[in-house]
Formats: sequence, structure tokens, C-alpha cells
Amino acid sequence: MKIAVIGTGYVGLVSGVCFAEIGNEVICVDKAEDKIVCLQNGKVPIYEPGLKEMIHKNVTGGRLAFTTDLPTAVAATELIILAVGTPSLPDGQADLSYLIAAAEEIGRAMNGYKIIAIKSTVPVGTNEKIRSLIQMHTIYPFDIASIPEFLREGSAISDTLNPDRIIIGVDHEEPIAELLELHRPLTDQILVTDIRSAEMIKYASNAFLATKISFINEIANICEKVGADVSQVATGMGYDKRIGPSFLRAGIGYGGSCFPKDTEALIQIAGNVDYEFKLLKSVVEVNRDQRFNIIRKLELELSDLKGKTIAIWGLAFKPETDDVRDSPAIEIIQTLLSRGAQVKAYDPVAQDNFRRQLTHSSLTYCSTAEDAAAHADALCLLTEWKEFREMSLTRLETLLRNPLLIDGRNQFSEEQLASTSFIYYSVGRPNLSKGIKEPRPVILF
Ligand SMILES: NC(=O)c1ccc[n+]([C@@H]2O[C@H](COP(=O)([O-])OP(=O)(O)OC[C@H]3O[C@@H](n4cnc5c(N)ncnc54)[C@H](O)[C@@H]3O)[C@@H](O)[C@H]2O)c1
Ligand SMILES: O=c1ccn([C@@H]2O[C@H](COP(=O)(O)OP(=O)(O)O[C@H]3O[C@H](CO)[C@@H](O)[C@H](O)[C@H]3O)[C@@H](O)[C@H]2O)c(=O)[nH]1
Repeated sequence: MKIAVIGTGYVGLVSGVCFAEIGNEVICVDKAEDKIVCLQNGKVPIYEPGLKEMIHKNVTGGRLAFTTDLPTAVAATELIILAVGTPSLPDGQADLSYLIAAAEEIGRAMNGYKIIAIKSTVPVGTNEKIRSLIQMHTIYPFDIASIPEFLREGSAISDTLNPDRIIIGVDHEEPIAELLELHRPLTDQILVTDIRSAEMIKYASNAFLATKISFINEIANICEKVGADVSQVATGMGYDKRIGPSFLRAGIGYGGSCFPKDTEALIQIAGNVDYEFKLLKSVVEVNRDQRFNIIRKLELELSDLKGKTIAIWGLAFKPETDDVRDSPAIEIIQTLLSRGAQVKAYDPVAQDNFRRQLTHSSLTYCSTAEDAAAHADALCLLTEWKEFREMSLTRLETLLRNPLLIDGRNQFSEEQLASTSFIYYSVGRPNLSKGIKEPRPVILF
């Protein structure tokens, strides 16, 4: 199939490459010239494991190309996939301006029947609005389909090539056969549904996953007070097939370009039809507060953070990505700086993106994890990169000025800590270190 993907970001680029990988002819379009030039020169503007090699293979194979020329790409293809950003507006609603601009351009570029599929995450009713908009700009027939994307950054290629399911929202029979043919090589688990349900499935899925995370984080906070171990609790809960083991990792809360924005957008979608989504509002509130436990634990040990040097390991919102959009590290570091701390930060991949978001005279970016830890009064682990997990804690202890380790992602075990004198705080696990001064569990009987 000849496909144009409009928007060559984390979703558009991975989708485009994967559709080429399974034998389609794909042209990826972006209005950001620097991105397209970078791709045309064999480089990749984002970090995603395996992506560079797969791009190279498909470009060389003649199935994949990149352009800023949307009209020519649209005219040359039969399926147009929209994957432009839908970021949050200040009130939490999705900003549809990129989608609207792209839709108008597509309308003007039409030269015959096309299927136009929206992969961007959009509020219920958006596909219908986009259809009306395109209709205003073309005399040619077309069908709209809502095909939301469920890939995760860091495992985007395998998620795209082996998805749990594909959702196809349509309001006509006509595009179904072609869309099924396109997606069948990826999975048999395909749900063909109406457009509004497809749009809602995306938000409901993200909201549910975010709910699991906030739920386990609250359980972790209670575990800290009653002396239980949240990792054991999550394992025990996960054995129940109705609950499942995934998305029960307690930590500093969720970040990224999707959960924070999509939960806010769903609250707004509900509000617009006079429904208060009380549960989801709490999920968001719990998540917003969870990251500050890092600060609370630091203050419990160091009292005043003014003049203290705090090392930060991990700036990306999760490992295996360079994406720092809505990373909890942003607010944690801003709070440390506002309390007068000196911050030494390190991330193996996301550092440049983070620097573009945050610079401060008291914030130093370090070139290695060890450099960041050297002479610090405390070390906070915010992203679970493998290299942090594999660090020798005995070596680490010699680097820090004060052996205080605040582990926001529960990465270290009792065995690793045994031969050290670290004061160690994790999330919802009992005292694993000798030196800990955490409040003693409440006596229950
Ligand atoms: N990032 C994820 O993991 C993920 C997963 C599933 C769904 N989504 C959804 O997919 C959509 C895209 O997300 P993303 O993270 O890939 O965004 P992104 O910001 O990485 O990429 C969007 C791209 O669209 C381009 N663009 C904007 N307007 C354009 C236009 N008129 N013509 C051509 N290109 C244009 C931008 O330059 C940018 O490169 C969002 O709706 C998001 O919610 C994202
Ligand atoms: O048990 C868990 C699982 C995740 N997280 C955090 O949750 C956030 C999101 O993680 P993840 O879902 O793995 O990454 P995303 O790339 O944001 O993917 C989510 O958002 C995408 C965009 O909508 C969807 O396509 C995916 O299905 C959905 O998982 C990150 O900050 C994680 O650290 C936890 O704290 N605990």
C-alpha cells in the first residue's frame, strides 16, 4: 500500500518505518525541515532502540522516504495517516491546531479517493470535525478512520510490530477491507468499531493505566507507614489474573507526553458534557504529589537543602528514551533549586533535551553518573536506566560526601546495600539499610 504519514515524531516516524518494514511504500512528512534533513542524511532525530537500523534498512530497500512536501506526498498515496502532536492547552484540553492545519493542507492536496486515518490522540468527536474540515477543501471523495496508537516510547518498534490490539474506528464499510489488510500482518486482535468509541478507547486505556500507577503509589505510601513492602504487595496482587502484574511499579509517579496530557484531556472531555470524573481527578492529584516524596525524604535527612549538593540520576520520564516531556525530574529539580540546593544531574541519553528545558546557575549537567555523584550530600535516582542499577554501591559510597541514597524507582536490593553504610530510602519498601531514620511503622495491635 502507498502510505503518507503526516508528522514524523515519536509516533509518526516509528509507525512509518514499521509499515515500510512489513512491505508498504511509505513517505514520512514533517513541516520541521531540520527533522526531515536529518532523516534524509541517515540520522535519527529521536532516541528509540532499533529505530536507526530499521530506517536505514527500509530507506535502502526503497520503501521509505522523507519530505516536507505534504501536497506531493498526499497526491502520491492512497492512505494518509495523521500523527501530528495534540499537546495540552493551559486548561488541559487537547490543542488541535496542528491537526486542523494538517487536515486543511491534506484537503487542498487531494487528487482522488483516499483513506485518511487519525493516529493522533484526539477528543471524542474530533474525527468528525476533521472530516467536515477536509470536505470544505476538496471535491474528491474520502473516508475517515480513527486508528489510535498504543506504542510506548523505549519499546516503540516491538509494540508497533507486535501490538496487543489494533482499533479501527470507521463509519463506512468502504475502508475496512484495506485497513484490515494493512494491519493483519501485525496482529489478529483487531477491533473494528465506530469512530467515537475508537477515540474513547485511547483515552480510557491511558486513564486506566495511570489509575493503576496512582493506586500502587498510594498503596506504597501506606506500606511505608505500616511496614509492608509494596513490591511484595504488587507481586501478590499481580498473580490475580483479574488484576495482572503490569503497571504496578511504585515510584515517583508517571510522566511523559501521554499520561499527564491524556488524563487532563479526559477530565475536560467529561467536564464538557457536564460529568465530573472524580476518580481521574484524584489519580492526577496523587500523581502530582508523589514526586515530592523525594524532597520530603531528602529534608528528613538533611533538614535544610540550602547549600547542599544533590546528585540526580535520570532525567528522562522513563528509561530507553530521550523524551523529557512532563518528566517528574523537571519539577523535582526546580524544587531543589528553589530551596537553594546545588544540583548535579546526569542522564545517559536525555541530557541535551533536558538542558533545552532547564538551565540554572546552580544546575550542572555532568558527563558521567560518577561525576554527578562525586562529593554530593545525597543522590536521587529518578529514572531506572540499567547503568544505574548495575553501579557498584560500594564504589558509589566512596564518591558521595554523605552516603544518602533516595531511590525513586526501587532499583536496589537488600543484598546490594548489605555491605554499605548507605542511608537508603526507596518507595514503599521497608528499611533496607542499617542507617535509615525513617519513622518506625505504626504498631497495629
Ligand atoms: N509519543 C508517544 O508515545 C505516543 C503514543 C501514542 C499516541 N501518541 C499520540 O500521537 C500524537 C503524536 O505524538 P508524538 O509524540 O509523535 O508527537 P511529536 O511532537 O513527537 O511529533 C509530532 C510531529 O508532527 C509535526 N507536525 C505538526 N504539524 C504538522 C503539519 N501540519 N504537517 C506536518 N507535520 C506536522 C511536528 O513537527 C512533529 O515533528 C499525539 O496525539 C500523541 O498523543 C503519542
Ligand atoms: O508500573 C509503572 C509503569 C509506568 N510508570 C510510569 O508511567 C509513565 C509512562 O510509562 P509507559 O506507559 O511505559 O510509557 P509511554 O511511552 O508514556 O506509554 C504510554 O502512553 C502512550 C501514549 O499515549 C501509550 O501509547 C502507551 O500505551 C502508554 O503505555 C512513565 O513515567 C513510567 O515511569 C510507573 O511509574 N509505574
